[in-house]
Amino acid sequence: MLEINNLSHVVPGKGKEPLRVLEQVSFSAPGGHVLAVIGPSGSGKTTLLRILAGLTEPEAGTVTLGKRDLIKQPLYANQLGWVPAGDDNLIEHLTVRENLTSAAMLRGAGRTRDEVISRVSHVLVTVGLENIATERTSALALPQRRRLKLGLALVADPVIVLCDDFTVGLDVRSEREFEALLKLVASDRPDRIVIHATDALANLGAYDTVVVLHEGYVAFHGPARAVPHYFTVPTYDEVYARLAKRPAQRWGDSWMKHRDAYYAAFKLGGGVADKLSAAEEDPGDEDRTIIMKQKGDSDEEETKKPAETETRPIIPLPGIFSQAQHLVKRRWSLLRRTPREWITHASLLVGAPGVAALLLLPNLKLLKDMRGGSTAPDVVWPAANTVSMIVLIQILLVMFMALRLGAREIAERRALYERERIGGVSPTAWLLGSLLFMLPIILVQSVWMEMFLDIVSDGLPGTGPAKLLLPALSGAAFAAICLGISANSGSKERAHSISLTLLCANVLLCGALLGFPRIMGHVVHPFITAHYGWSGIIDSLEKTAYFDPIDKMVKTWFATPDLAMTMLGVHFLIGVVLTFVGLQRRA
Ligand SMILES: Nc1ncnc2c1ncn2[C@@H]1O[C@H](COP(=O)(O)OP(=O)(O)OP(=O)(O)O)[C@@H](O)[C@H]1O
Repeated sequence: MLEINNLSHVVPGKGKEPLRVLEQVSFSAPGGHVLAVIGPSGSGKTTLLRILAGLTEPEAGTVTLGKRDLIKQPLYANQLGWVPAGDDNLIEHLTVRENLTSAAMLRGAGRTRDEVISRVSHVLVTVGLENIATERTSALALPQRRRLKLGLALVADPVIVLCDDFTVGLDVRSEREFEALLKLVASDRPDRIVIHATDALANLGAYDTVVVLHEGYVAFHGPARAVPHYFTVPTYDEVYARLAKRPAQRWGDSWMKHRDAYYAAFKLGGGVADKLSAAEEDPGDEDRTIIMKQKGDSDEEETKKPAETETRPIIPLPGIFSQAQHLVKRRWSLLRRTPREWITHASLLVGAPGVAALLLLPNLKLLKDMRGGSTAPDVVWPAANTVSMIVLIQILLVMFMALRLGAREIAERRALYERERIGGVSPTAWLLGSLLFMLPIILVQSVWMEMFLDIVSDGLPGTGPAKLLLPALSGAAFAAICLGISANSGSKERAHSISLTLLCANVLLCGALLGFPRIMGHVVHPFITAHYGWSGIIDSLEKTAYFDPIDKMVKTWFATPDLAMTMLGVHFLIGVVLTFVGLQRRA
């Protein structure tokens, strides 16, 4: 039995006054029960669901499931089936079955491959998607997407299923089908309780009981067929208009006054919610007085068996590394299936070294003369300038490729992340999964660019470790920073534009600092990722003929390769911490 007692919640209001979202909300629901929480927009339905899910801590009140206090000890992720509002949390490029299999693997719903397959097949049948299991999610119609969303919440066999605005936007026929589907879901496990928060009033008869919320107050709780009677309206559709005629608090007070009589008539509280007697208004009560009259309902209904209290073992979640491993595999398969994405990366892989080579080609003779030992100033100076510029361009191009990888990575999938996080996926696993997906791509891009330029120029000056490692580290550091921006941005467009601005700042400051006094550099350098990649490589040329002219041409200071690597490591860590903080943030 789920029992909610005197639940109140306050949020900061627009003015100085705090906004009371829930006021002394109380009701209960036994196992096997399907309950609708209805109310006009802003009445507190989502807030109530979030409290039940352990996502929001209430100001006061208790929520218990059996003997367990869900405020102090929220449900384990695998005991909760959370069906969020919104349709953007599915993985469009996976099939229906793959979406469910991925959710099952991330939640540990099956130790062996066969167990996962069997669990997924059961869910497919339950939600009625077995005939289109191999369809891509992007091809599904809205009602099918909703069924998939419900299926994703069911893979770990949850005891409580919470659906937020599950039927919004559906036609009346589909709505009716979905309410029947929720009943089926509740019957799939004897102790399961399904709660649907909705403002739709069309098919209330499909629910075992209905809680009517109005501006945070419970205005009614009981079987749907008593709703029109209680509110003295001919149809469900007119309930909200009726609610609006009195202040919410009066509806709340009125319900408190009559609740016990109604519960006695409905046999609520004992776990049975199907016996209804007519209720009539007492003209003597200004608010509303209900006189309960028992109708001759059948004994069969009255003695409906309380739901069983079977409890099944909780499925343990997989460890962070198994989750991260699955996320990386999934991300690679999504990359393969998204032509726009892999074509972009492939084009950059080919195009970026080509752009750098364009600068190099007209100056190849100078580099050849330097290798031949020329010391003529009209060779040494332009050759040194070419090397300095080519290193800078190489670093900036690697950073641009890192930006393409990191900036949208989390912001674009935020809704998916939120759903999976509530389903027990650890933020650390998402962080690791994102990094392990991006870093090999950056490594390949930067090493390939270096090799390509070496081949074109017959060997650029500099030592291998600095030449190979510093561009890769610059890319990794900037990718992590962009990932941090992505995790903290409200949209992918915003994340991309902030990251692009940061890259432009790197370009401008790098260029400007070449001519600025050194003291200025000491203030600004710590913020410029590109500077460390560039200056670490230039410093590694100290023993070559290129170094002196570069040192004289630019007024800035060079970090040693070791310091450059350390600072790029610090930038990488800052990006990782930013990402972690962003992933901890609740939507
Ligand atoms: N974190 C918050 N900060 C400020 N206001 C909030 C917060 N959470 C909820 N509210 C406010 O509390 C009220 C109830 O919100 P809630 O989302 O629970 O209502 P709802 O019944 O689910 O509405 P809808 O059907 O439109 O989703 C609204 O006025 C909402 O703006």
